[in-house]
Amino acid sequence: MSVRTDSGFQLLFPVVSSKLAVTALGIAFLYLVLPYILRKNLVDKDGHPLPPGPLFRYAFLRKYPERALAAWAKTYGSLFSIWMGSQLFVVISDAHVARELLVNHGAIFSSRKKYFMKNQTILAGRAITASAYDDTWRQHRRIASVMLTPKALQGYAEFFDYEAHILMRSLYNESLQGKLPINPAHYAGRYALNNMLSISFGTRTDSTSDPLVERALAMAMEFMDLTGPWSNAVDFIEPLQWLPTRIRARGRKLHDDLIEVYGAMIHRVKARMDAGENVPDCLAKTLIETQEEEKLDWEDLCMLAAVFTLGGVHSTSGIIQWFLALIPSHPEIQARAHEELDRVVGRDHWPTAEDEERLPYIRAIIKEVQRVHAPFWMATPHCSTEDFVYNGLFIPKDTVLVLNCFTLHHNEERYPDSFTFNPDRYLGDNLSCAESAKLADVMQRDHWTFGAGRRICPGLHIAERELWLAISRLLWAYKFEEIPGEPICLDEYEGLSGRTPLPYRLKLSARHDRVHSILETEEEITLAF
Ligand code: HEM
Repeated sequence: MSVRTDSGFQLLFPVVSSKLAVTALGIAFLYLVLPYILRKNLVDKDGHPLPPGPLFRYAFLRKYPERALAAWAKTYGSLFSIWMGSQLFVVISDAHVARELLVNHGAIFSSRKKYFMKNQTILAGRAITASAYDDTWRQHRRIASVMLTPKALQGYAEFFDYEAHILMRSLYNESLQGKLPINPAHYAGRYALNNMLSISFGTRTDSTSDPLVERALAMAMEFMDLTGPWSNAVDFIEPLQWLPTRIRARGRKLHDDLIEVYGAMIHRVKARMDAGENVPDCLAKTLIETQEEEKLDWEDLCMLAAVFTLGGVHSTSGIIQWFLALIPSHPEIQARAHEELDRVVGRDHWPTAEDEERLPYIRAIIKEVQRVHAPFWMATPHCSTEDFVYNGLFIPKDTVLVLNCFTLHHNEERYPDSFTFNPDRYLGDNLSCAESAKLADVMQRDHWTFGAGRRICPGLHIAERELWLAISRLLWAYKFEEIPGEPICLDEYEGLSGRTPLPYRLKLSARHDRVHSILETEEEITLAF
């Protein structure tokens, strides 16, 4: 047997082959991996490019995405694009562009992306907000909207009034008449929850310790945490959707919990109707009565009945909590509000819905809180259903459009000194949010807190009334102060789609003697359920 000794070739060959292999691997890597890292610069058939944007693709953006959006808007302008995995996003940071795309071209920009977490797993394509722009969405929005019109609101007026009374009283009693510091989150949450329970099921929780308060608020918070428009990698990296990840399990659990809790409530309403009881008008009753005619399945019923408590609790209560977080550090604004209330309403009764027109400064405070602390900095993203070219920029079909409310709300031209909490900027604005959203001059719109176009929040009339009753009465009844050594954080927040402040405590004190006697005029009631 002959043994080959090392020749020049043999010595050379491994070197050449490993170099070749490295080069080949490098080319393959660049070819296969770079497209997943770098942005894809699509153009349409006429050569129109995408709106400009960052070079890299992102897997997802988790905490405080509005900060990244504000920085990109400065670099790339009022319409820019970002890739998240394989999904293209176009971000709108200018009022005129928002009007042009979301309102004037609403027929193209009113759908929703089928997010794996929110739309497919938790809401199963239902609950209005998760439906594409199609007949199901039209049908579900029509059915639910009947409960949310200004006319319908008249039917709940007394109820909302009562819940605002209970909110004032709980804060007073639970803080031992102002002797103890109080975290208002639970009470503001219960106020908004009870209002939504009354519209949805004709019921309420009858004490702050009712287990349903804890459970419903936790489900609504879980929803806010799981449904950020770009906080879940699983929404943008498809293979993750097939794996039994923790996040997927959380989404499925929330779906099941919603069916369990709100499904049981529908059953109870139905049982009462079957027993011939006089069930108050509510969404669940309408759904049961029209289920056959409207061809609604069980999941449709549960998700529609759940949507008000998902969309209308942490949003409204969040604004009340932001108001209470802000107001202790603005004693001059409190003093002006107290002066207006004493002068216009007096101390014998507290403000009602009818007093709103006569209290412009209180109205201005509420609008300013909504501007500075909108709960949804990115509204709820819309999705395009056709290719579109705007000002020479290509927006392909299936692009997700994000309304960059944070940047819109800090436009110095519209809101000078925009980072200052200054209700004066709204003095002279006598329009409701719904009226303001329809203004021909979009730069005069109060704010973008309720979104825009055909998907604009259908609950805005209801939310405005709830905010008015709560905030005007809080100001009428109490003075609010920070607790020494416990500064209230206004920069950070909880929730990835809807934001509420980090937990804080504050001190309240009754402003005058009438507060105590008025609070005592109502007792908690239990509604038959
Ligand atoms: C201050 C409180 C509230 C805020 C800030 C708020 C904000 C929003 C926003 C930003 C949207 C998305 C709009 C868009 O896609 O352009 C929305 C949608 C929605 N809101 Fe509200 N909302 C509030 C209260 C409520 C209430 C009280 C209800 C129900 C009674 C409600 C029900 C809904 C529903 C069903 C949708 C989905 C609409 C659709 O996709 O067609 N919201 N809301």
